Amino acid sequence: MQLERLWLTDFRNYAAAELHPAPDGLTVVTGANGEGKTNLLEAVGYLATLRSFRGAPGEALVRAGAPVAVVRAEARRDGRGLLLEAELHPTGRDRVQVNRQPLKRTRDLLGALQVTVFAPDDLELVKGGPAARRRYLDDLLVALHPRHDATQTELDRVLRQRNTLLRQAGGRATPDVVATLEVWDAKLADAGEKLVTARRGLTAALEPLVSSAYAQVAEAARLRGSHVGVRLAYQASWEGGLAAALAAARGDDLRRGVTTVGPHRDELGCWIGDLPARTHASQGEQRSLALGLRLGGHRLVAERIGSAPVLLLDDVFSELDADRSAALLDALPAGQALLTTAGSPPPGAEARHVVRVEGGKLLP
Ligand SMILES: Nc1ncnc2c1ncn2[C@@H]1O[C@H](COP(=O)(O)OP(=O)(O)OP(=O)(O)O)[C@@H](O)[C@H]1O
Repeated sequence: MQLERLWLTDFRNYAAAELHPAPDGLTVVTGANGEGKTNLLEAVGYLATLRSFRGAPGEALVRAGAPVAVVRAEARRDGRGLLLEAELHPTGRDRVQVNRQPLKRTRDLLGALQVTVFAPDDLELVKGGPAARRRYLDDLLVALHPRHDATQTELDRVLRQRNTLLRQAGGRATPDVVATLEVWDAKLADAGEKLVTARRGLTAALEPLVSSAYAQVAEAARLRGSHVGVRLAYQASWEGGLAAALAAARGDDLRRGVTTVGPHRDELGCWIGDLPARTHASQGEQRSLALGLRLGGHRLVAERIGSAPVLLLDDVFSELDADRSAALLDALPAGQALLTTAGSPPPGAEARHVVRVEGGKLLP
């Protein structure tokens, strides 16, 4: 997969810009803090996932004072040229086109361009709460099968409605409340079972890839026990069927005013050797595992879809010591990568294609 050209109009701090990344290997995007380096990667990420990888709301992506932002890219996939275009409106009514054909639903753009993002806060994948790890799995599922986006959206919608009903019921299981809950529970169980089956399958497929990527990074960083395997396990918040679990938890849910079981409460457990990584691993091990999770996910998507996603490396080297930077550069799969850095490029990346950013402008 290749990004050949990118055009931005009124996106973040870019009034108008055009980027020609190197067709293969690294493009290094340099510039001082706050000049627009991450914004550039965010725009590429937006075309791939229809969201900001920093979790910013859509309206923040439109240049202040502008009515609409446009992100357009020429990409190549399996030898086929694609012209992708997204119009972002602060009201959220985005419009997307592929090869100048408007798509009925914005989500139909998913899968046309694939990216793997490495960001400074990836450490949260290991150190943070379960939500970051669920997001990690769900993003990979959408990259592998874009239809999962619809399942995830449906699940979020049903969950919001169910929680609103639980709050409004004030703990009382009136016949009306019970009848409505039954409708939501059937929908939640249906979407939830689908998602969890997919997450379990993904976890099993990821484990060997994450384990070997971890070993590679940990060994280069000269961590003791780098050969110790990584174990991943999907831990559901219930046992048996989700419909039965929701019925069993109904009294509790009504009392608390919130849905206490379901995929939104599940966890992706990560162990290095026999020890849980979140609570027992050293900072160096946690950083290596975060890189291992990203690299493992990238390799799985590349293997399954038959072409490597474009790598977006946002300021990752500033967080890594020299050994781990070198390990990451070594471990990076062949293919196209865009890397931002406020300092000098990491050793090994200096001589590549370099683009300078200043105040939302790309300098020649
Ligand atoms: N919607 C917007 N309209 C105009 N400017 C914006 C908008 N959103 C962000 N900016 C500006 O973009 C700049 C931040 O850009 P970005 O995050 O890409 O910086 P960076 O070069 O990656 O910096 P750092 O090295 O500090 O991470 C800030 O100056 C911010 O004010």
